[in-house]
Amino acid sequence: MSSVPPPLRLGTRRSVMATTQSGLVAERFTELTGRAVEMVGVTTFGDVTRADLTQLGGTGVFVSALRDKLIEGEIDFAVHSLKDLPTTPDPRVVIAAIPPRDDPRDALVGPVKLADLPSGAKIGTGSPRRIAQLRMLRPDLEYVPIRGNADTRIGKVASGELQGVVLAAAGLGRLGREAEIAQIFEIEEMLPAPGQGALAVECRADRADLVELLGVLDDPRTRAAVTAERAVLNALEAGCAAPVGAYSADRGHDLILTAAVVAVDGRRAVRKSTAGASSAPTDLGRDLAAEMIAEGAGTLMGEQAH
Ligand SMILES: NCc1[nH]cc(CCC(=O)O)c1CC(=O)O
Repeated sequence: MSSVPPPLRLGTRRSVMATTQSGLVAERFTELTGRAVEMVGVTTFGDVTRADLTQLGGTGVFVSALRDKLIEGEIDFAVHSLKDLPTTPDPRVVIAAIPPRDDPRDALVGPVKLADLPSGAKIGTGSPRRIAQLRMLRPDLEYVPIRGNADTRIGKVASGELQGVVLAAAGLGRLGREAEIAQIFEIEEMLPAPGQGALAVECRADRADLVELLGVLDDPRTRAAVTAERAVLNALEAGCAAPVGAYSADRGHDLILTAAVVAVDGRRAVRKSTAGASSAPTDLGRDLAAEMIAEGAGTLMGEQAH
């Protein structure tokens, strides 16, 4: 008599975005392996604090509670937005899979496109990367820091308090809010955050069986691209709140990697592109970051460190 293995416990933040993306990963996993998955809700510090994320003085506010539950053995695996994952690895856990990426681009939610907004219009975003690049496109608009989940942010447009908010297209897609998008920015005009639109499936490093099982979800092309992007961030010693954009497109055996550090005033930027083998994404990102630092990227970032 064969016994049915127990469901794997997938820890997830309780936000609609998190439960949606965790649910999609769980569904795909069950489809591929036949293993049942049970969702376990976890509250993270990033969900309860009202502080400005750029002021929290550290990355990973959404991540550590889930990692603690993995270590304590209360959950078997977790799904994170890769963008929220610190680039410094935690030796207790591994990224067992990086599934195929969704749309990496940023989107403007609101009634009209950026170019059609009147001078002085208020745009909500707390991301220095977005503010800096938006200032390059429309220096005459007002950029207002906002926090909260996508619903709260979009609500400020509906109420007329803001004339637009900028969010990741992937998140809006997962929430079924695409209809409210006025404009999706081209990669060339608004370089996304490293890893934007991609997910990371994490489990304990000592669970070799699980690492292998979860590996069915991995997309090597996405993994190579986001590894190059995150290597830039890591080499610049920057976190998710830094004005750093990076995007890597996959061209078969090669990656085309573009990265930028943009001053928050939108007046100066160090932007560079390179191409290299997909088999060595970390080197590609690190080397590009070194070239950027040689062109003053560190100074640009230092100006906004406070
Ligand atoms: N920092 C919050 C966060 N983390 C991931 C996403 C969007 C989804 C993604 O990039 O995968 C968002 C919201 C946003 O930037 O609009």
